Amino acid sequence: MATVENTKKSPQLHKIKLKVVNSGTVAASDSDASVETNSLSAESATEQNQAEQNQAQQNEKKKKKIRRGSEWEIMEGLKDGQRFENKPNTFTGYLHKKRKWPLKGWHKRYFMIDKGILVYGKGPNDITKGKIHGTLDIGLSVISTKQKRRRIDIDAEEFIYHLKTKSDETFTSWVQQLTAHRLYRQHVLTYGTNIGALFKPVDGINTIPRTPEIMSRDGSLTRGLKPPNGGSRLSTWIQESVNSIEQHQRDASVIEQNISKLSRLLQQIESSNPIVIENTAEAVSPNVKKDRRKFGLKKKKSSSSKGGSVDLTIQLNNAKAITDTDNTSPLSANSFSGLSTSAPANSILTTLPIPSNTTVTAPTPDSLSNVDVISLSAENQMREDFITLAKQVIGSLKSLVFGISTERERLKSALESELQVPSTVSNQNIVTLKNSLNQVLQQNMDLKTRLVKIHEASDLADLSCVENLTENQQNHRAYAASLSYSSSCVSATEFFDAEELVPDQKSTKYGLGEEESEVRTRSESSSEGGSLTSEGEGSISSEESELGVLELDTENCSDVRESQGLTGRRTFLPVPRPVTEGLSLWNLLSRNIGKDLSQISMPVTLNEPLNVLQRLCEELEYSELLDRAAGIDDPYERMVEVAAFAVSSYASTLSRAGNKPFNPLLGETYECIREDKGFRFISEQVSHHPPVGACYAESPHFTFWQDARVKTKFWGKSMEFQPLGSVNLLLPKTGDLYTWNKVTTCVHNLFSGQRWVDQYGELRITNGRITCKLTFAKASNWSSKRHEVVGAVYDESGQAVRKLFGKWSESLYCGVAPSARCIWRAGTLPPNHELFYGFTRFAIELNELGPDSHLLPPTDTRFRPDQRALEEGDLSTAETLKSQLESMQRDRRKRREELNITYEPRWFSCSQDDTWQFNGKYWDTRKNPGFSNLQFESLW
Ligand SMILES: CC(C)CCC[C@@H](C)[C@H]1CC[C@H]2[C@@H]3CC=C4C[C@@H](O)CC[C@]4(C)[C@H]3CC[C@]12C
Repeated sequence: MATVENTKKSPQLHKIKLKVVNSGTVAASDSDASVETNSLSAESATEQNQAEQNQAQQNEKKKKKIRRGSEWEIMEGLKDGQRFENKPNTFTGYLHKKRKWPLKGWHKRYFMIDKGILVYGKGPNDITKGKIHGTLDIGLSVISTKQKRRRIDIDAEEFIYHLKTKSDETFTSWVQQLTAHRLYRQHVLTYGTNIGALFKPVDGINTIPRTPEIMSRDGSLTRGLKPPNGGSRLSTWIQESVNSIEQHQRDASVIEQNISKLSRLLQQIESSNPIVIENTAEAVSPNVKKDRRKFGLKKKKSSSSKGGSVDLTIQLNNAKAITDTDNTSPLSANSFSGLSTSAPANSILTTLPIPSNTTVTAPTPDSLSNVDVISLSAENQMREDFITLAKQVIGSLKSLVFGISTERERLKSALESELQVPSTVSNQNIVTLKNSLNQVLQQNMDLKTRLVKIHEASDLADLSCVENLTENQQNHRAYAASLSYSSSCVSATEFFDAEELVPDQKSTKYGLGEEESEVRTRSESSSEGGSLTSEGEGSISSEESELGVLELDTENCSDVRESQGLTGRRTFLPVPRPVTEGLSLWNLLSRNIGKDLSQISMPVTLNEPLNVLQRLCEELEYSELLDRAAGIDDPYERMVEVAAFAVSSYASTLSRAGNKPFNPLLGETYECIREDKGFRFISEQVSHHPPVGACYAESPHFTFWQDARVKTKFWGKSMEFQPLGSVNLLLPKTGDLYTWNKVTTCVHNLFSGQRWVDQYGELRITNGRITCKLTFAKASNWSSKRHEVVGAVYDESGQAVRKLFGKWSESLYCGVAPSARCIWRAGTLPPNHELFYGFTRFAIELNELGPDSHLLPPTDTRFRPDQRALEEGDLSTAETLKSQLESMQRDRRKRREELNITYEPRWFSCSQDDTWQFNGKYWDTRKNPGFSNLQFESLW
């Protein structure tokens, strides 16, 4: 059941709580999502006191009976020492499956579960023919069920499968079957199938001691599982297992070879002329007829339809060969052995199973006139269908390969950990090594800091406040600073050679004023490595980028100095991220089930030394795109730049899945003045329940504002973050007000393995007339779509006028390959970024206490002591301070409640439409009377 509290400020926001009903039972919203909350990060302090919690638990127990079935329940796994040797029977049936992408609508799909492996296809025939749409290991998945809605959600790391049944009966039987198969599978994964012989129950006790590592707390088996103590016999078993899995692996690579043959064949088909196979209608085999139907081919009505013959292009026969398992298996037999990319089409035919009464003829005009000719469009359709089908085959086979190799790795690591004697010793060695590495890095840092200080002392540049700068100066600085992000503009995966840039053409195209175009031309030649890789018509190649820098070398010495990161801002964090070990997130979350995720106080070791208010500022890393948009007259081109900006805000998330930002305290603020980039930014934590951070940035070219409210869904192994509300951008020059939504961010592998971030959904930008739709594709292991963004700009009539494609982690292009132009490219990550929380260069600068710190209000994040302690690597101080601050925040809240005071944020106010608007007072107050002359409630 959902515990829904309407908040004063945000009536539409529902705070939904996770409740423990019994072990392994989670109550959440009654919506389709598993577990939802409205917190950006599961952090901050526990608000309820112990007594309240006990009371709540009592109430829970009372309500338990009534609510049973309306909550999400997590399916239990094999418990310590538990065994499950009875192999359940194979179970099949139809279920409704939510579409993978974009998760709209339900498909009826046929599922089969056998020995704990669930596969599905369109129907029973698909399964028997091996046309499997997906495979998942139930033993390694987290399964949650909700009886009331007959829902079964399976988090298989790769994908989250949302399933539902038609009737209560089918729900019950599927849950029973899944439970049995899951336990059996976990038993097999833990003890193997031949375990009976190896582990004979002693004294009739049918349990053996198992190490806790084997099973993770979510009941799924962890990767790198540690086997039970079984000595050499166990090792033998694992070794056997590894051997057999390696055999699978070999089989899989044969399959893979066949897949590449298939792909080559496909290419041939795509490029070859159709070969006509003559057949009498009666003589066409039923399979061929079936295939024709399958590919949507219609026989052209002809007078000789009965006695006439049917043309089947080579593609159809190939498709048949692939799909028809009744024939010689196309994948196992050497059916494609005669194939090579250069082989003539005829030779392909001879290798394919063709009905004996089929004759192969060249498509002479004669033969064509005597047969039913498949129309060109049908032929195309057939080709397309064939390609789709072949891709499907490739996809499912690859997933098989993936599944097997994962298993092999897991078992291997089990074996390795068994062989490590004693494993703790080597763990300790790793820790020692890591620590020494950190020390060396630290020394290196110190030296660098000293070097920077020496430079600073000799650098006379007085960086004044942004408002005192002329526009030209700002542009100049923007250009210079962006150089500091430059190292290489060559992306890891180039799409193609982008069109070359002829600088002169651009400024005229956008009709820029003389002054602006002059600045832009200069800026373009920098290439910038990050942010703007190019301007206007094309992208700049790496050679050009180097040239740009070289040119500068002779042109302007101070620019070069700045390009080396000596703008006065730091280029590294004080210390690398401390090595922490043994934190089980699952333990933490499961211990805290029953609370709103925002109320769980997370250990500081999970944090990065930045907070949410600063992360909001990070979205402006590529603000140059907005400056550029503001200078463009063509509204579609302008939209393209805005789209690139919207996409660019996700780039920094790529390397940041490991840690979470600090949750700001209510009233905490963060200002960021970037003279170099030409904007100033202010953000404030305006609400704590639910957590909301509001921000406002301004520059002579744009105004940008948003409030960060995030709905969190916890699926089991992954967590989804759905930012609510919209991002707003005003370009004063043209009066355009752009608004857009944000896509869903998902953090995978929460509890085991490497955490990784994905972005998916549709991002829609509009200025009231023109729209831009960008689709962020969901990643999967075998798809090349990882990080992909595709979309278009539409005019008022809904016609697509610009095509966009790229990757949120890398770049965005406009146009059609190979002549598309690069609009934006992400900057390279600094060296050793993995050791420094995966921070970008821009992120590194955010928490720096600069020379202007005396002008900041005491509420500024930079003064937050726990975050600073973490940044400095002092974990224990950070931990102590963090809990102190959280408890102080609770006290302040209690006091307000006692005195019946409603909290009013200082710099933002909530408007009628429940969005947060900047009241404009921050910068004026900063100037006069200055924050040091004001009273602030002390946050730390
Ligand atoms: C349990 C912990 C350690 C997992 C780590 C969670 C981290 C990676 C999560 C927590 C909150 C998430 C953020 C929530 C909101 C946004 C705003 C959006 O516009 C870009 C992504 C971004 C910035 C998310 C990035 C990933 C994020 C920082």
